[in-house]
Amino acid sequence: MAAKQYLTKDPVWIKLKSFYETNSKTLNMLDMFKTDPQRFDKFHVQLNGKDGPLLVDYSKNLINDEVFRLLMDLLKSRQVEQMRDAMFAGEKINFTEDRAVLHVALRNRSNKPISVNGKDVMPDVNAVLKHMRAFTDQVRNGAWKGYSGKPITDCVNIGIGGSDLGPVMVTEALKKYQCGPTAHFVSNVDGTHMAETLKKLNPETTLFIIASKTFTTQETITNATSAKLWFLEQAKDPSAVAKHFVALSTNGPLCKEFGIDEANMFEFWDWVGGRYSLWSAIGLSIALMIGMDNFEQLLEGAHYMDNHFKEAPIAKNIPMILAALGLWYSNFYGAQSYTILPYDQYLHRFAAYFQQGDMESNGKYVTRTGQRVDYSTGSIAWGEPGTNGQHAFYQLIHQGTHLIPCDFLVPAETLNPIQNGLHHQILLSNFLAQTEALMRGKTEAEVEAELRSSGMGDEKVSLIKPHKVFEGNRPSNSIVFKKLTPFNLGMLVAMYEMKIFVQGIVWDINSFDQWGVELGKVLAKAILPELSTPDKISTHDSSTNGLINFIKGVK
Ligand SMILES: O=P(O)(O)OC[C@H]1O[C@H](O)[C@H](O)[C@@H](O)[C@@H]1O
Repeated sequence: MAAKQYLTKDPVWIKLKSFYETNSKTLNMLDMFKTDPQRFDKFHVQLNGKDGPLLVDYSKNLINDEVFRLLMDLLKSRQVEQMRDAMFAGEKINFTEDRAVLHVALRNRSNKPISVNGKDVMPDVNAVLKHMRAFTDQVRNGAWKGYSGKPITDCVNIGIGGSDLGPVMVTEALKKYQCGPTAHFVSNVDGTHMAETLKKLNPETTLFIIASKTFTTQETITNATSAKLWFLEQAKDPSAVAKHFVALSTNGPLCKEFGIDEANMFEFWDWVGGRYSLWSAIGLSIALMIGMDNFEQLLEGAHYMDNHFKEAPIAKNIPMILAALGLWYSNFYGAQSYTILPYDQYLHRFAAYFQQGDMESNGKYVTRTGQRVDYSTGSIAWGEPGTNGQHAFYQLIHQGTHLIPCDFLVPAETLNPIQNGLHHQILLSNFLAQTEALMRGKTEAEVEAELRSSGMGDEKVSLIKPHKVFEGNRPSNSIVFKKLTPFNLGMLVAMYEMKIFVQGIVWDINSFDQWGVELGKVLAKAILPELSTPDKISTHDSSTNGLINFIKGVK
């Protein structure tokens, strides 16, 4: 691959900057819709997946033909396509950990060989899927029995970060497809999380899934140990553990050391990043709850998006376009965050999931060659389902001082058409109204006419008017899919994963390591013994000492 210029020295970047400086104040979406009847046709992409169409409408953005062309040129100039191909080919693009980045292999339903270090990984991937199928089928059909001979009714996934967020998000999103045990999740080392979860469970019918890529994560090992103690308190016999504890990990020896039967270990590999691992054995709780056929549908949907990402030309490529729009706002307009707003209650953990997906991937200030960037990276991702968000934080999006681009995620059909679908019609009308309101705003003249028609006098009108004006011209993407199915969810998750990948390449950072979470872990280990000594602590700064001594004093 040819060496790249530093991002802000790239001629396309410079052109975008100058375009922004000259034209950004006059780029008005409403005007552009008026003057260009083709705008929607031009600025949307539709895919036709197995479970119905996906429409990505990006016409309500602060772009015209020229910006769009320049943004696409930027992706070309930053060699996004070459890096994408390198990832799919199993090259070790995660160079700080000397690892390939191959979550795409986990959902490579074509089964075409993908090699790491000259070895095709697909046979191993397929063997674990087969193991997951055999195990989840047995648990779901009751053939797998607990120590007292009863079938499993509940499973508890004990993991954190990438070993928790994906399964939580997906089991919530696909609750409607449940045909196996109910999935529970314990992630926080706060004993409350474990205690409150165990309260609801019967050890005879509960399966614990210890999910940890490294099997060294303090929170997970502590929680797993507590679960085992709770279980043994009632089961008494240590040989019963094999029927109630399984592990998902890349670290066989440590699983064994913990006492997990080798037959109950589900393997994955170092080329699966934690935050991209829901497609691996880490998805076992998903497969247990919705069945392996549905889990494989999730993989199919992601594979469908992977193929689109690999094959569609840049200007018709959904992850590329979404990434480019995000860069436009983040690097030129100075937007620090964006929202993910699912108009689907089942997707209520979707934004939380992509907080790790995006911020742990792209929250880096050093380029791949070790320079400190002089541009912003890593957008802050946040959001809540609509319409709840409307009654909470949309005020700031509409009338606040920050530019916050919004992604609306919407199923055209609901899985719960109560009152003859009335709820969904109301939900849809709210989504449509929000994107329109963000763009259109409300002019002074409109506000004035409204106030006057209510009989308000001059003085009151001038007092109230500025507060009711909306500047408008605020951007959004509308991502509409037929309905929430395992396939469509897989497609949407892969879409964001690839968007994040593209942004990382343009920013020239390594989106696949996470050194930034290490320091806190190390310091916590040093502090832990200090909390149990009777001595006054004086080894830190006065704030940290003061806090430790206060906590010890009040206990
Ligand atoms: O799966 P584990 O090895 O237990 O790791 C769990 C999580 O811990 C770390 O702190 C990382 O920041 C995450 O990327 C990871 O997903």
